[in-house]
Amino acid sequence: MTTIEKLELELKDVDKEISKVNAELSKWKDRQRVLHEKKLLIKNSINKLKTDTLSSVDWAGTTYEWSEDVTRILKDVYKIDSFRPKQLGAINSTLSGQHAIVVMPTGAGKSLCYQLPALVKPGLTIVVSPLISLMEDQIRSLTNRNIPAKLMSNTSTKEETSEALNTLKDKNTKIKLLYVTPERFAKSKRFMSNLQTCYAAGRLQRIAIDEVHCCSQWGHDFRPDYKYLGILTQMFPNTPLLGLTATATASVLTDVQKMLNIPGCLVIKSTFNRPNLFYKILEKPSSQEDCLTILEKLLKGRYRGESGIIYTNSIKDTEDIAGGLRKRGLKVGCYHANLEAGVRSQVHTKWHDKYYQAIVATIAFGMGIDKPDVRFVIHHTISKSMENYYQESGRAGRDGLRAECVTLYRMQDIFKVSTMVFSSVGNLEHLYGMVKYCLNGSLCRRLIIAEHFDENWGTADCNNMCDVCCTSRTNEKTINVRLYCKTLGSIIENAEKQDVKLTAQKLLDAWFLKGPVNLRQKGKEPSISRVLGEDIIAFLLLGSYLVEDFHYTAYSTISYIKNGPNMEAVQDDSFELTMPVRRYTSFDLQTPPRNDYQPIVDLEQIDANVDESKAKKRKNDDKTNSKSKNRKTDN
Ligand SMILES: Nc1ncnc2c1ncn2[C@@H]1O[C@H](COP(=O)(O)OP(=O)(O)OP(=O)(O)O)[C@@H](O)[C@H]1O
Repeated sequence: MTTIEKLELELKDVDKEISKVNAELSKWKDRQRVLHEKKLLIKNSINKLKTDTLSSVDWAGTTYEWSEDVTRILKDVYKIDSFRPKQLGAINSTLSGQHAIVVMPTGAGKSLCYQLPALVKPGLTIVVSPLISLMEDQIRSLTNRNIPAKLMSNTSTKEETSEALNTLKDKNTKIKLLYVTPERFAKSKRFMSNLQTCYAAGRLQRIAIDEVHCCSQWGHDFRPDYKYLGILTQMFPNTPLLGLTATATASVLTDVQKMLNIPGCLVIKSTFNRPNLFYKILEKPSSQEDCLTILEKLLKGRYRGESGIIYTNSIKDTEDIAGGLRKRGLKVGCYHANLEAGVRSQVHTKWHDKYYQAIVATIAFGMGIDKPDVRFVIHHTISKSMENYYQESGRAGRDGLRAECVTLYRMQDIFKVSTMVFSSVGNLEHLYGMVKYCLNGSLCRRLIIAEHFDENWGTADCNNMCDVCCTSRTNEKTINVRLYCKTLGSIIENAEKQDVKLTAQKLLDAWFLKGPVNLRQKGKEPSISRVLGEDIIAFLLLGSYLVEDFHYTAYSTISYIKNGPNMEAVQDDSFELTMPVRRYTSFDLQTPPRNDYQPIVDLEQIDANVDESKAKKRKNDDKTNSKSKNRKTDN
């Protein structure tokens, strides 16, 4: 054997050994991945247990060293007699130095949870807020109450910024709250240096982070600047953080805790049920003129003289609808992101002052709307997720009186929204959650909203305040759609063979023997209405029997329909695919709703009672408070 042959043999042996080692390595890598996943799960469980333990403490006591001051400030400064559910717990926990996240629906009174504590102890509260308009609203309302506060934004003048920065260093400042945008923490060295001075002097009382869900990529409103806030706990370990949000999904909360480095912190969450809101789905006509007629009837009839919002999903739609309604003699404003800030502010004010009955808006009209008497929120186009829908519709009825949330739904709008949102992971799933809510005709609408927030509300919490609960259930019906699904599958296959892609509308046409003959199904026209046909297609999309397939053109994105992974299942004759049929409940467009809203279940009272029963267990029970709550219960 030559030396070369020997070496080649040796090389083969080495190669063999390398592949053995590689196989071992890949086994260990797999094992490592499994262990990392396990570690993460254990960590999450520990954090959840920590949060649960902290949350099971009764924070709503009235015997803290600051309790008298808290009550006095509430009455004297805010002229308010009692706290809303969870407010006192949030205030006590942050005054105790706990990191906490407060989750309350819009309008529940989150601002008080950090504004009031700021007045209890000496020092400064920093409030991080994402929008200048929000900060300005807050400063206005604080100034009206003679509470010294300042804001620092990129529109502040040099002098204003300098003054605000000095408050951080000035031990004698009267300022109690300083509002800043999140990018300050990353982009202004002077701000950070002054903040460190403030902390070193023991004056950095608390950092409140409003709209804290903006930290999370899972949230509906992720803002990259919020990621800078992750350093706060390292830099200011003795300063409690207080995050506030109206977004309650478990994944977002866990993500926020992680981002802020406060895993396992206290989470104070009040119920998300809004008992005074009536939820309704209305059939949306295909023509814009017919839509305008519905809106006109609603505004001139059912909501005559009342204030509201009409949400739609494109700037063009806001302009067309506002224009169309004006032609029909209605006073409405138009609001979207392309308008200049001054114009937007004018529109907002005119609506606030009731010159405009309604604002036709994109979701740009969102944060910072503090109008208590919004009697209706109409969705002309569905929202892109249940989360968004809850936020948008939640702008109605902040005064606690009956208000209505009406959504105009038709299948075509799914694709109007999906083509706008599909490119981000998870968005389509979120949109389908919204479609499920619209298609539903047999479950209480609150049940679907509650599912989304990991809450448990029963029909008693609805109190007939949705279109499903308030109609008799005798005509409930389900149908087996297996054969329809099979037919749709074969229409798609046939089109594919001819190299043709079908939109949902074309698929529907081919099913109902309309459109090009070569694309039509071979059997008889289905003996159901076209609207039910649309519902079936949407239902099959939700169940992955059909899937959307997105294609770009030079001007737009088109959603085509393909057979989905579950289409295979319907080939089996014994397979049942049942779909509840949506019922079309009556809804008078022209007569105001009966103003007899009487909550059977007073949720504020339930929260108060829970707090009360916990309070009874406390050693130093505040008897006076307890008596007054009992009196309320007796009523
Ligand atoms: N305990 C209370 N009693 C009566 N009114 C209150 C109470 N707490 C807060 N409010 C009022 O409720 C309204 C809404 O409060 P706030 O703006 O803090 O809500 P929010 O939870 O921050 O809502 P959003 O999520 O929309 O910002 C305000 O007008 C506020 O003065």
